[in-house]
Amino acid sequence: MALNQDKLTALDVMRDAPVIPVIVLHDVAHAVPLARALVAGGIRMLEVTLRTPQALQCIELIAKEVPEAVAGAGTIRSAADAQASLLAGAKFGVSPGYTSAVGKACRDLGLPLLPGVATGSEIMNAQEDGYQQLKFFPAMQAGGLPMLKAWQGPFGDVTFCPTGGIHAGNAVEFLALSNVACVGGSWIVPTDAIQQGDWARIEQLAREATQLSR
Ligand SMILES: O=C(O)C(=O)C[C@H](O)[C@H](O)COP(=O)(O)O
Repeated sequence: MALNQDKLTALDVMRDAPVIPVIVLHDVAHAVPLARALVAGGIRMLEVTLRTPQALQCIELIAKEVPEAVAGAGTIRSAADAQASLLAGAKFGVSPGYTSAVGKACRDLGLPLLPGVATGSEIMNAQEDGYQQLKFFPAMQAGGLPMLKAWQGPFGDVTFCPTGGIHAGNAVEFLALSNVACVGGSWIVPTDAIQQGDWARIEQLAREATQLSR
């Protein structure tokens, strides 16, 4: 599907593929080949976490050199993170939790955001600020499938991207829920494969992830 990266919405990010890879990059040299491998495997919405000092440079490189990919920034914890991510070329953001400061900053910047939530109060805060597409983090640790099922009642208008403890073996159960549009996970971008430059393995893991039914 053709994408206008400058008019992207959080729902576009969630619907593009069943899995959003949660990427941790320690070496800028890995950014472009990793992004190319994921795109070759059919996954183009890429969450590069701001957990390493190299992350922003990696986002910048992916945005410039892999136009078929959509570089996003994960681990957005402040307005400054959102601003820096946008400047680096990120087209969307993902946060591990939610504050109104982050929500408002992303809205002002025009950066689509998937805010992280783990409780009903956090969902209500995010909804008050206009966010209906949310990341459920850490999904397994914070209640997993039963929690998402419980939220279908009071929060039937919210769509979730559960992340944290999801893998090839349990992703389908999450994707089958009516309030789940996609899942997030690091399993398709294993640390050892990145360190070894085993891009073929990552391409294969991505391809398998695109086959997950939802
Ligand atoms: O860094 C962030 O901003 C996060 O929110 C954390 C990640 O989403 C999870 O660490 C992914 O969980 P796993 O797939 O179990 O590895």
